Amino acid sequence: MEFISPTVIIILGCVAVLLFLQWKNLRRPPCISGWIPWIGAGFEFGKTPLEFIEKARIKYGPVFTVIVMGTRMTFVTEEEGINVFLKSKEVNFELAVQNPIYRTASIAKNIFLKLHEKLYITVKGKMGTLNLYKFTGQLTEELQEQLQNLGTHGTTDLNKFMRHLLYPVTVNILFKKGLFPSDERKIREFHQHFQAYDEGFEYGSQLPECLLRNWSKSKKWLLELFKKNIPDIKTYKSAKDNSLTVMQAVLDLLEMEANEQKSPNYGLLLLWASLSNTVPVAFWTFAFVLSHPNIHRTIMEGISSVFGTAGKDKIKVSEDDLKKLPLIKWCILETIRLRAPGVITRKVLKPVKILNYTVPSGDLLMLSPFWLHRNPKYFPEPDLFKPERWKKANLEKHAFLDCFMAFGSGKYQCPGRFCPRHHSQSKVWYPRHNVSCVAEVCLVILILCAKTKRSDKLQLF
Ligand code: HEM
Repeated sequence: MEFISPTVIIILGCVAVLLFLQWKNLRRPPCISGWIPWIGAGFEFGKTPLEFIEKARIKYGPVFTVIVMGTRMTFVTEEEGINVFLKSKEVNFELAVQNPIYRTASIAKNIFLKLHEKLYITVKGKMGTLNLYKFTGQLTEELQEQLQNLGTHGTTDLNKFMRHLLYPVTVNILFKKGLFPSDERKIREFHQHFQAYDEGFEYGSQLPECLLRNWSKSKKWLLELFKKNIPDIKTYKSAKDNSLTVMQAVLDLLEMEANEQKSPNYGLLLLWASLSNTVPVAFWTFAFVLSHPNIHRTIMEGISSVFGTAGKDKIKVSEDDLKKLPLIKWCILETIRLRAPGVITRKVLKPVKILNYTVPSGDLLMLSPFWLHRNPKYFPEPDLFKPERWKKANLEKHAFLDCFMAFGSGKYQCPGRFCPRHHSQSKVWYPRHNVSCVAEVCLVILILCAKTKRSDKLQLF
């Protein structure tokens, strides 16, 4: 009896623990954990993440967890989950992104958490005073140079064309005019390193840098570029007005907070955030418009009616002109809908209930704007490019369509989504819900192409 009792107690104890774990797991969402410890479903997920999410949703239902590199990611795809993602106080943006920020930009968690809110307010405030004329001036120059290089019969890759247009314009506006290299070899180097950094960003945010040699090389190259140029960015003064660039405002704040040594790292983050979505959006807007001849024709007719026929004059695009061409803006929004970011993320601070499940604290809650935008309940015929669906959105009143989540949501949604304008009548700055500043340059490119009779040269192959 004396021999049996401890054994029985241990067995009963184990059974109780097992039952408890099972009960706990029953309340958790179904979990895809793969068969390799820690790596979990990392390989399958990493290969084609968007398809993986959709297949898992069909198989496991609207809430499911995936284990990737030791991290529990719980995906939410239906109303209840989306509401928790958007509204619950128990989920947090900063704690979800601090790790990826550390890996991709080498900003320690304590520094990131200390500065994030202030930096966010600074960037949002500065983006709020950028004006479209700053884009059109430089954009016109860049575009004219590009077209000259092309010659009258030249052809180019549309993606390359967009990069050559948007990299210099964005860098020179957000950081400092003239920062983007003008020497051909250095331009090539910039393109090569930014693309390598951008393409490897997802892996870079998950894996140790020592496993990603080329990516790490490009990251270091970009950090070095900023390190060399920070003193110049700091002392740069705009010839037109005395306003600070976005990066100058960031540098001022870092100096005030005694974290200047992290300036190149924040430069790298701002560079990536401003270019990683806008170049593909610009590319796809053109690709969609050019592959829908009716829409292309209507846009061109609209441009002719506002600006007249093509000529040699330099073109100025005003706020009022843009208002007369809503179809172009709808095309950009429709492109952003169809090419929205794959996922946005929040960290669960305290267990949250979604449907019949309890998502435990520590999980990353994941929402996919890409798939949400393909839900026919919110976007009928979701796979079709239908810019006219944006007619219903009250853009003047800062409202997108319901469930449009391309710029994220809540307190820290994308600061690049606003583009305030000078209101010609009231003479005040007013914030207008807009497609991202840089994405809107598509509109200007279209207008310029039409004005210089180049639109017929833009073809998809
Ligand atoms: C079509 C273009 C763009 C798209 C689709 C986009 C999308 C996003 C998304 C989804 C987020 C995360 C928000 C969240 O989790 O709730 C974000 C954050 C951010 N975006 Fe954008 N973005 C675009 C353009 C830009 C531009 C032009 C800038 C230029 C400054 C920019 C700067 C940022 C920054 C700094 C953050 C981080 C905000 C933070 O730290 O809290 N974005 N963007």
